[in-house]
Amino acid sequence: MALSSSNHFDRTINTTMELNPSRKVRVVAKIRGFTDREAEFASGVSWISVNKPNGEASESVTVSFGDQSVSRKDSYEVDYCYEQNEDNDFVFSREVEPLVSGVFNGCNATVIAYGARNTGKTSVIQGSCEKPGLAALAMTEILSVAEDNGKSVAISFYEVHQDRVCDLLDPKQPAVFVLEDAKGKIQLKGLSQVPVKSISDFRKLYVGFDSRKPTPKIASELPRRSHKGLIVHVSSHNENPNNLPTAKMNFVDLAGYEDVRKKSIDGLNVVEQSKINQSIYAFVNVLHALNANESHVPYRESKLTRMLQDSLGGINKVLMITCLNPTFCQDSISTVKLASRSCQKNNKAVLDSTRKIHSLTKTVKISSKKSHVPRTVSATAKKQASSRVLLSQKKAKPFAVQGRKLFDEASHLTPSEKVNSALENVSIVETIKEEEGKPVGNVKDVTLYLGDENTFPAAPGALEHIEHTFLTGLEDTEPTSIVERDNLSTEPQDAQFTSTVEKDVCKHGEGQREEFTPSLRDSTNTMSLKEDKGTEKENGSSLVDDDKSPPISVRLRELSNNLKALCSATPSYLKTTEKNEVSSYALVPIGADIVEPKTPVIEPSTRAGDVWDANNINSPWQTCSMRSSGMKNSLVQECLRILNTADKEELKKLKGIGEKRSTYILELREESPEPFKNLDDLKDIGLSAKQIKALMKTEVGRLFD
Ligand SMILES: Nc1ncnc2c1ncn2[C@@H]1O[C@H](COP(=O)(O)OP(=O)(O)OP(=O)(O)O)[C@@H](O)[C@H]1O
Repeated sequence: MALSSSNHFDRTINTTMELNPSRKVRVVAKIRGFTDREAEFASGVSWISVNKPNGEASESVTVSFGDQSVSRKDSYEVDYCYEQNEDNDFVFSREVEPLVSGVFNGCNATVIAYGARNTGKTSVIQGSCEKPGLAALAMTEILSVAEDNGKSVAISFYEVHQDRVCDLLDPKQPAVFVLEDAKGKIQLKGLSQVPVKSISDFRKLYVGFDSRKPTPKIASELPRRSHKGLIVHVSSHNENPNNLPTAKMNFVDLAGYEDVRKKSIDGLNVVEQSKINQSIYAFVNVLHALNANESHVPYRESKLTRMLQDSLGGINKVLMITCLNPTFCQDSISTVKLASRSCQKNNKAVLDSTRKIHSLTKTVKISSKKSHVPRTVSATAKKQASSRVLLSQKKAKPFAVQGRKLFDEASHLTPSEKVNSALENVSIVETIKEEEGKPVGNVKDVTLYLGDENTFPAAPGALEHIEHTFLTGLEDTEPTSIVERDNLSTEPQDAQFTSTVEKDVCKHGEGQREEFTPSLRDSTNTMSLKEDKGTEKENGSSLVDDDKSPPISVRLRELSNNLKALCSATPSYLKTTEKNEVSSYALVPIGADIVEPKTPVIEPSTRAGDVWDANNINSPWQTCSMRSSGMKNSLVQECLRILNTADKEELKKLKGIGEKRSTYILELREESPEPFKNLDDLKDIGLSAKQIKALMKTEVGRLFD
């Protein structure tokens, strides 16, 4: 297997990172094999299916969970997915071998196994003597190439437990300190480096590390749950300047993600699990920021990312392997959702490749600045976030908070959540028509900006939803008048809704006038509902059928009402006054383990054709009641989903469902893929209304366990 020839270094592989050099992190999934017990239980059928549009050459694949007819929403895109029959050797040859070449060319590499508990992370990275993991396979290769090229190899092996680092190669396991030297280089003070000359040396030190310990008899002696990291240092024997630069390769076996709402299988307390989850979020945030080429990468938010900082950015390559259970595991969905976020293509918003708004007008921008809030809002970035002005002059506070935000990305957000999330980036620019420096009549353009892909991460689909809401507000505007557009440039891309309103310009923005940056406007791709005939002529097409539309002022009023209603639907804890805007970002710090949020779904009964009347929501209790019904609905949907997809053991965790009922549910599911569409359907399995209520109450109660 060892490749010591120069061909090895020249080798190219058709990975996403090579196809798209701006991508620093490749995100793949790996479905582990069945254990004997699982094989028996699941009759050898995995609950995960993978759609590879182009077979092994696919640039991206879709991983779907559960019965397709039931859970189409649980499908996520990753760069590739290795299936049960594809072992570590195969993953190594496709993914890791090219990284080994890079290490000998001075490019650090990091391979991370990440996933829910019990998903095979350790088997993938560490493996066993019989089935070597990726680290051992890479080591064989590294040793061979190092020998041919006069390099020496050493390893460090550490553990990060509750943000404390200790050296696993030193029997005393002293604490390791993560320090930054004067040049900004990370130093791991106290971490030993042990030379390795052969693979058997390596095995003794690393493979089977856990199995060398005596089997614990009580839970408190179980191996503690921690992140484990291996660093393979490759360096020159001598100072020969002709030697290629040397580098290091990291292998990280992250501790398993587990929803803190569940009772941990090994009695790990909530605080401990929360800390593990936080460090996982921090890790994924870093990878996401790297892939999105964000200017700020939040390395400092966890000890592990800080340790790996010099291997993650720049020219270095990262492979994240999301390990998955072949049997039902809700946590796997959560983790793949997060992983998928890091490989989403930029600029998904519908944007125009053919049109630009050519404004000959001078503009007034009411908000003092329009800044782009990074997807991942770090403490520093938060302070830089500028204010935005909403039509109602109220602020909708962002969901852009660490930890929580990771999950906000996911497509599980309800439309109202998406809108709330999107509103964080809505700002208004009013454009006054001018001729020779004087306003023309009282006509002005009001432009609602939705942030670009980079500033608008929390809710894919929110753009479309706001668009829909706007269209609903502008009742007579044909939806077909919205033109789908492609990207125009690499500049920050915004989506823009423009309308013209007859209004007294003097009421707005006096004393706050600022020139709108022409370059921003020029680079802005737009989605316009525009009634500016001059501009339309310029653009060569009309987007709105004027004859059919009611007066624009009426439409804008409706639109304004829609926005007000949406603002008032923003959770109150995310609302704040203008004064404390900065601190509001810190309401949910990275340190808070926020479980997958189920933000309220607004029940259809509270909507009127998707247009909410803000005036009807006039007391906190009404708002609360509206949200509670949304939460209730979310919970019901979640329970129904469990009933439609969970395996027998999971079903039996529901109150009132025992052996017989769970067997019957499985039988029903064989007949129809989704037998439970509403709570009344539970009567089919013999549950009375009272029992159904008790079941739901128990589930609510569990949220507070
Ligand atoms: N390819 C495979 N085929 C069959 N069983 C496997 C495979 N990979 C792992 N397993 C089994 O799955 C179980 C979990 O594996 P492993 O310990 O590697 O998971 P993990 O994700 O590291 O767990 P944890 O979250 O506890 O750290 C083990 O019983 C292991 O033997």
